[in-house]
Amino acid sequence: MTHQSPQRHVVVGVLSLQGSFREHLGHLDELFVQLNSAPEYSKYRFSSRKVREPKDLDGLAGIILVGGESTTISLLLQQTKLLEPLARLIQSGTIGVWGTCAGLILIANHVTNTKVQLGDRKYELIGGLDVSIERNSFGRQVDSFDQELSFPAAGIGSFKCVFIRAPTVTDVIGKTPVVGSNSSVVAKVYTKNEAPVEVISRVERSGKSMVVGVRQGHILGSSFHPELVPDYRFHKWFIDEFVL
Ligand SMILES: NC(=O)CC[C@H](N)C(=O)O
Repeated sequence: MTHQSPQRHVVVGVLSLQGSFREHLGHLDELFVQLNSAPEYSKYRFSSRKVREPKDLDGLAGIILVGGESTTISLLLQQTKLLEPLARLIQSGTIGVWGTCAGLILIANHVTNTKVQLGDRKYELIGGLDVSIERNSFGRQVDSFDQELSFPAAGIGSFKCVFIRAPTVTDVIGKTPVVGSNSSVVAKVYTKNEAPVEVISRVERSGKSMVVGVRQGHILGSSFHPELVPDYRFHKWFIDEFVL
C-alpha cells in the first residue's frame, strides 16, 4: 500500500479593494493551474483569494498589494477595518508579501511627495519596508512608459516592465526614525523588519539611476506592473522565493 503525504494548501491573497487585482488574480490562477499539475510541486495545492475584509486574511501564505491609486486604497483599508490586521500580518514576517506600484507605496514606512490628509481622514500606510518612497517620480499619467529590465536576483533575464505614474525608492531608512511633514507620511511600525534592504532593479531616466525594485526579507516591492504583461515569471519567482 502506498501512503501519500497530505498536500499543503497554499493560499495567496490579492488585496481586491481597487486597482489591478483582477489582473494579478488572473496571473496567479493561470500559474496555479500549471503548478498544481507539476510533479515538482506535488507537495502543494495552490489557490488564490480576494482579500476584502479582515477574515480573508486567515491562513494566507502570501499576499499581493496591487497597483492602483494608493490614496483610495488607503481610505478603503480604513473603511473595511483591514488596515490594522493587515499591517500587523505583513510586518509579522510570517507571510510572503509583494507590493506593486500603489502596493509598494502602501507597504513603505515613509512616503514623500504626497497628500497627507484625505478629506476628513489621514493617508495611512500599511508599512513593513524600511524605505522612503517618492510618489509619481516620473511625472504624470502621460509620462508613463515601459522598459525591458533584467533581474539577476530573480534569475529573470529580460522582462517588459510597465511604469504607470510610478513611485521610486529614494532612500533606505537607517537607525534615525523618519518623521512626517506636510508632504510626507510615516507608517505605524508594529514589528521591526530586521532583514537588510536589497536593491533588485534600477531604471535610468533623464540621466538619473532610479530604484524600482527592492526586497527586505519576506517583502518584495516593485514600482512596475508585472500583472499587465502576459508573462508569469515574476509571479512564479514571488511564489518560489517568498511564499514557499
Ligand atoms: N500605477 C500605480 O499604481 C500608480 C500609483 C499612484 N501614483 C499612487 O500614488 O497611488
